[in-house]
Amino acid sequence: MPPRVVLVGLPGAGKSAVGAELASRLEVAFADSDDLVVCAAGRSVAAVFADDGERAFRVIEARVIADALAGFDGVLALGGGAVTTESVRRALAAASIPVALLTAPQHELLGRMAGTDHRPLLTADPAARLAELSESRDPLYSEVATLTIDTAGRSIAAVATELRHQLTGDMS
Ligand SMILES: Nc1ncnc2c1ncn2[C@@H]1O[C@H](COP(=O)(O)OP(=O)(O)O)[C@@H](O)[C@H]1O
Ligand SMILES: O=C(O)C1=C[C@@H](OP(=O)(O)O)[C@@H](O)[C@H](O)C1
Ligand SMILES: [Mg+2]
Repeated sequence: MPPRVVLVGLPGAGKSAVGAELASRLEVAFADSDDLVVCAAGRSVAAVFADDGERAFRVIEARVIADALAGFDGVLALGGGAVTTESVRRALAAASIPVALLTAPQHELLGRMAGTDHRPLLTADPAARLAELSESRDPLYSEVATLTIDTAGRSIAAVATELRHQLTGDMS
């Protein structure tokens, strides 16, 4: 069985937080591609970027995502840049499963990530960097997404409720 749903979107969109909340409500397992990379590499995401560079990170990321799409049947959150790898986009399309895009205005994404320092692509001038990432990635998110949820001004719980509703029709 493939994942029930895969979450995509820019850093700070809430993929990890909403994914964990949704999995708990659906009483299924939760997995996050960043955690799977950490397991596979035996190092933190930041350490893989620092030691081996982004390209090496993307290779490991694509491999753990391919494995999860084949053998994990819970809720799967992807890292924000996973969709930049063509094989990931193809694997998502081939899986024929719901892919939920979480969106929010850039100022809100930045506010949510303020004070965190574990995203190596956003350490220097995060506002400018996030704008660049949004411009280059938004078409890719649209390409893979089967549904979109605007998270602006909404809590993690509210977004999880909306996503569960969209997936199951359950309004509670
Ligand atoms: N809808 C939301 N409202 C407020 N805070 C949020 C929301 N979604 C996520 N957060 C918070 O923003 C931060 C980044 O969320 P995270 O789930 O790690 O994002 P992502 O995995 O998409 O990068 C976390 O501190 C999380 O608790
Ligand atoms: O946008 C990106 O390229 C990245 C996003 C991060 O995940 P989140 O989107 O969960 O923060 C993590 O995979 C890594 O720092 C690279
Ligand atoms: Mg995350």
